[in-house]
Order: sequence, then structure tokens, then C-alpha cells
Amino acid sequence: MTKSKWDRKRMDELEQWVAYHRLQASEGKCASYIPALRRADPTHLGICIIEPSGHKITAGEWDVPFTLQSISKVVSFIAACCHHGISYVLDRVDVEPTGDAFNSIIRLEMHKPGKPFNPMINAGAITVSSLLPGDTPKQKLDYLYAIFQKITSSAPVVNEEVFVSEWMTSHRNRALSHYLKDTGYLDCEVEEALEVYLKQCSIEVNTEQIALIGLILALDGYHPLRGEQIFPKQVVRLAKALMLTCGMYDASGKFAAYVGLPAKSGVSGGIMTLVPPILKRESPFPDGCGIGIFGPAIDSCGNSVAGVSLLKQIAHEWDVSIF
Ligand SMILES: NC(=O)CC[C@H](N)C(=O)O
Repeated sequence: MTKSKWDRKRMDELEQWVAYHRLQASEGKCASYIPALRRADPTHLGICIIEPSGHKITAGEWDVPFTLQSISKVVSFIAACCHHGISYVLDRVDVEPTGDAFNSIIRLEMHKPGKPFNPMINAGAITVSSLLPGDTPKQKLDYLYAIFQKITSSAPVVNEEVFVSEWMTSHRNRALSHYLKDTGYLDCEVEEALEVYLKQCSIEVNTEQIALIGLILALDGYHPLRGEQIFPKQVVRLAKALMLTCGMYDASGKFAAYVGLPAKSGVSGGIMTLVPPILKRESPFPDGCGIGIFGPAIDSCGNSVAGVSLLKQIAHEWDVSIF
């Protein structure tokens, strides 16, 4: 099959699958614990796939903006490791899945000395935000924004409404931060760490931008559009291992079993995932690709319902599982 025929086939399939999986969204609900997220349209479902050539395949509401939320945890973890080195960061946050909800507090007290289990849950991510270089939230965020800009070639925009909405209601994240401060796992003041964490969560993106992050991870830190290695390979490999084991929260095991790709979700309904350049002869993406999905109706674990079911179909039909 010629490349353009193959492309047409993939696009037609994607359109059909998006139309079908959009119907699954009624089984989920838009996050309401952050009041500003409640207003998203739960029937939206969009996808963008980018290949190293920059070639893009899209379907559905792929260009509707949404906030990064927990997908930002991958970028801040990479940023902290790039600045401090991996061992400094891993002295302060572990790499073990919890099987608990993303905002759970229970393990911090159950396992002395209270080191957060991994950077993909809120406790670990708040610690990581506190580790970003700089003496003020602004300096820490500027460091993170510069990394984000290196990836997407555009300055990140924080959705102030989402930030304020979460800042005013973030009692559990505040509780987590106070606990981390008490046990010595916060590198700055509670309110400062929280400001950095909640602003990084409020960065506005669309599926193309998260697909691009995924693509760079697929290529072990190489940015194909800039022609430059922007993150060390070891850091990116670690981030992908964390995505695979912890990126979909307490549904990470099922996601690995039924989709089989490293992924990170956020409560706004985004999922960032990737297909590494693999050696399966029939792979539709022999050079690898990044995949961004947006479907704001989420399940009880905090993952996009329609997004996960669309990914299950893609992984099955196109045989892209890493296993
Ligand atoms: N799972 C998520 O996307 C959580 C991010 C959200 N900002 C929170 O801290 O609750």
C-alpha cells in the first residue's frame, strides 16, 4: 500500500473509532472537584498523532484547549531531573506504584519516613514542583515554562480561571503539602510549592501539543522537529517507566494490560501516550509517534473514559502494544 493510501486508511479508521468511542463518554463525568473543569463538554473526543517527520493525523475535537493537569507531572519530573540529576530527585521521591487514588494521603503516614511513592501521584508531584530550581514560585515556573517552550516552540499560557478555581478549593493538596513539609520532603514553603504545582497543572494545551511531548519521549528525548536531543535519554527512560507503572493512577495495571503503552492522564480528560520506534514488521508507526487525546468525561480513577476505550481499540487494531 502506498504511504498516502495507508494514511487515508488510518484517518478513516480513526474517524470511525472516534465517532464510536465518543458514545462511551456517557459512562463518565467531567471532573467537578475543580469547579472550572465542570464546564467542559463531556461529549468531546479528539485525537492527534504525530510522527517524527511532523506528519499529523487528527480526528474529532483535537484542537479544543484543555489544561494539562497531571500530564504536567511528567514534564516537571523531567525538568527536576535535568537540573539536579536523577539520584538527587530519587532521594526525595520513589518510583513505586501505589494502587491508590492520585490524591491519596494514606501511604505517607503508613510508610516511614514518608517519602512519596512516585512523581505521578499528587504527593510526589508536589515534592517535585518544590525541587524545581529557583527561590520563588515565579523562578521555578520560569524554569518549567522554558522547558515547555523548548518542546512546543510556544510560550505556555496558564488558564488563570482554572488555577484560581483549584487554588481556592485545593484542601487535599494543601494537606498533602503540609504533611510533606513536616516530614522534610518539601524544598520550599507549602504555599509556594502549591502555587508551582497548580500553575503547571493549569497550562493550557491541545492534543497536538501533548502528542508532541509524547513523540519526544518516544524518541528518548530527541526533538525531531528541532533536530536536537533536548533531554538525556536516561531521564526520559525513567519517565516512561513511571508512566507505564503509575501514569494512569490506580488503573495503570489495566491500562498496561489492555493498551500496553506508557501513558499519562489528567483529570481534565487529556491522555498523553506514545509508540516507540519498534521492530514489529507491521507497525503502522515504524519510526514511532506521539499520541494526544482529549475526552473530558472521566472515570472514578480520573482517566478519560472515551479516551481509554479509543486507545484500547487503537492498540488492538494497529497492534502497537510494547509487549
Ligand atoms: N489527576 C489529576 O490530573 C490531578 C491534577 C489536579 N490539579 C489535582 O491536583 O488534583
